[in-house]
Amino acid sequence: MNTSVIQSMINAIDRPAIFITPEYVIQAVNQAYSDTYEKKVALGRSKCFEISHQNSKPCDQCGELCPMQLARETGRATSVVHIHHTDNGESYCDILMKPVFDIDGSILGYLEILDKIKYASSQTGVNRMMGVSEPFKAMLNRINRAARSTISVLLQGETGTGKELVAHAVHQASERADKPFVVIECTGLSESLFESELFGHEKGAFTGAAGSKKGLIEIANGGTVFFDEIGDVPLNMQVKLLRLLETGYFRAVGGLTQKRSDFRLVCATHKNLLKMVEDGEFRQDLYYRIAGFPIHLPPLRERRDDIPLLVAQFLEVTHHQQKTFSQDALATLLDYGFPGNIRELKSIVEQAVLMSDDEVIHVSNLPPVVTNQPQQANDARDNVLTLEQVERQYLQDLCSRFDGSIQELADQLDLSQRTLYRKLERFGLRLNKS
Ligand SMILES: Nc1ncnc2c1ncn2[C@@H]1O[C@H](COP(=O)(O)OP(=O)(O)OP(=O)(O)O)[C@@H](O)[C@H]1O
Repeated sequence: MNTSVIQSMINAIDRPAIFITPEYVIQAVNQAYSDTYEKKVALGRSKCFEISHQNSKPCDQCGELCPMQLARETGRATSVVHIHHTDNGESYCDILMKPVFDIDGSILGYLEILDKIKYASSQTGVNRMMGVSEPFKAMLNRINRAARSTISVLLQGETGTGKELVAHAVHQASERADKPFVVIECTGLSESLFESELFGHEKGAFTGAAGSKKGLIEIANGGTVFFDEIGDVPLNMQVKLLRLLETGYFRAVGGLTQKRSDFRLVCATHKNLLKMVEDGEFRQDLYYRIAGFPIHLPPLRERRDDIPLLVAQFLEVTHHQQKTFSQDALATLLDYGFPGNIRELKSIVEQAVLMSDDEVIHVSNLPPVVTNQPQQANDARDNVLTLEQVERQYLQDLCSRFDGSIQELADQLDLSQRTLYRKLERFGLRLNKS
């Protein structure tokens, strides 16, 4: 294949694209690529990682997965998410790397096509999904894959892991981005409310229905419907939901005519739906209808590399960017298990900001749940502490940060001064101040 054929192939791609040799040298580039990067490409000389990462070594030698290595090993197209240095600063890109073969089957080079990810960021200051860790990047890759199709997406993750943000990202990255994104909160919906909320009602359909009202499913036409906590939909309503999902048709409460809505389905749950299917609490047919493309949202304790960035972001959104966490305070956060995940981290940062009296947030400013936490919740089975050990840890922490008298501390603990003394003596502790 000669250079002009390669160049025409690249020019025909509507996204930033380059052709590189197995030695990483860029041989052809399209306009969209040149417009994206600050550093100019010298054809036949510049290497891909010099332009996109401003690195002097390939990505795999700088701690990132190299998509070309993966494509080389498998002989197939591969995609990974990277952070690139673009004209607009650091930006997330989904990279598709395709090997291009000569007629004799030998590798000619690789075609690299980029998709800029607008809904996520590796820098603070923008209102986007934040992260830099590998589990976060793997999640972005799955979001992008799902967004390209209309497949039903099931988001599975603990509370506070960002399921609603991800649902919105799937919508934003899809062709339906300029159409409605409708959230249906499934927890606590009674059967009658469920039907009228979803399908709407006609005038006089029930007492109090003074006028007709469109349902959320109709409002979502052309866009995306996000069913949050789908595992909370009771069995009798699951049948109605399944019928809607299978046919796209529904009838407003008190209405005679059938209506149709074209929507893309995203569901979320923190529950184990397959276990619920086994236990007869969730319909199997509904499960397979909604779980077309599952996306696992990692808990914060499995993506600790994101904590410093998220902390900086939450300081910024609360307008306290001048404050910083001391190294010890950050290390304490990094050790914590975060059962409430990112929502909990946000609240911890907000509390710590309020508790700090100067620009540095210290360990003593962190809420007790962080500093006294016995062990991480996820390995609770292996690391059960005795109540006495927990008491000791708690008192030890109090001794280092409480700045009142022993009588004041005893009062706050609702103990007599004598009992507190006895406990401190038993554990070999003293109040810092005393
Ligand atoms: N990657 C992220 N970057 C920045 N903020 C995030 C990120 N993920 C989640 N958040 C924030 O954390 C909070 C919880 O997110 P969200 O409501 O999407 O979680 P959830 O998994 O849907 O929670 P629940 O299961 O309790 O409904 C929100 O304030 C959201 O903005």
